[in-house]
Amino acid sequence: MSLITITGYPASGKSSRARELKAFLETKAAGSKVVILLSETSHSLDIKRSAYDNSAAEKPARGALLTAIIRLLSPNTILIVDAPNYIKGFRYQIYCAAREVKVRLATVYVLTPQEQCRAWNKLREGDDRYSDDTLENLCLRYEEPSSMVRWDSPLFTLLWSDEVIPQTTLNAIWDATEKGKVTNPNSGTVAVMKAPTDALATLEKTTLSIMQQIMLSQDGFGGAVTLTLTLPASTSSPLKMTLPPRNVTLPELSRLKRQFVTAQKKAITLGTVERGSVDWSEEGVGKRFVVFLEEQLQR
Ligand SMILES: Nc1ncnc2c1ncn2[C@@H]1O[C@H](COP(=O)(O)OP(=O)(O)OP(=O)(O)O)[C@@H](O)[C@H]1O
Repeated sequence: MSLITITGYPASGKSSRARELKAFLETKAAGSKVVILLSETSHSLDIKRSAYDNSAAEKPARGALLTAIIRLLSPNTILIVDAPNYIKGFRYQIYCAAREVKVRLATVYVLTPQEQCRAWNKLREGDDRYSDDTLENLCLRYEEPSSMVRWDSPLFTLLWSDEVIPQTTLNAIWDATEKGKVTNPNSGTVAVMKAPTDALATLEKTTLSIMQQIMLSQDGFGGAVTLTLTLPASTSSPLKMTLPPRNVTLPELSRLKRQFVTAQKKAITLGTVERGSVDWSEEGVGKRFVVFLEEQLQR
């Protein structure tokens, strides 16, 4: 049982490479394994390019994809997941889900220059095409895989300029799916966070405090400003945050706080966050919230 996660920029040629890989793996497996190609429009999924136009539509799409992955993982199967998979955290979720059922993993990075992706996307028609804004946005937000982190490893990079996938790479991918290390689930992924009560309380307290300090700093005139935030516990170091050159409203901040808290809570209750890999201290939560706010408020 193995799972290959394809990732790359929008319209980078992921599906084309995924099909090529599937054909190779099927020949190699010679009937001993079923090779399944899960795309965003197969296996009852209907994820349109427009799902990436905004994060509200994107979230359920990712959820549906993850559910389909989990459903399709089975013995004697090589599952190829052909989707953008551009968020590090999402690839990590796939890794955790696969590890639960002791699957061999590999990540295939289709590396194509953005210029080329734009050109290929322009040739598309109708629903098949990403809007220019969405494509640019996705390229900007794309989080490159890294062979240094366990959830992207082993990592195989396919160059757009290669007419076909090099034989050595194909063989290496086959070896990874057949003989690669099977990572056992460990307590980190099996168990829900050890101290969820503490984590939840810290989450609420820290985000609320940051939100209040931002509101108090608003002078009514706008203008980018760097803010020094102090956290409730005196032992935590102050955090720096850059505000956008405009006034930030309370409803906007409340909405972002809610979004952040919901996502973090989910990570705790689903147990998808590996114990020890995330800093649930006040400072850790504060830093993540500041990064999230800076990113969202710049949009
Ligand atoms: N090597 C190539 N040479 C010429 N055209 C290509 C090549 N690879 C992909 N294309 C074209 O680029 C477009 C995008 O390819 P493809 O659908 O494989 O990309 P994708 O990354 O799966 O896209 P999406 O992000 O929308 O899922 C297609 O129209 C395809 O025909």
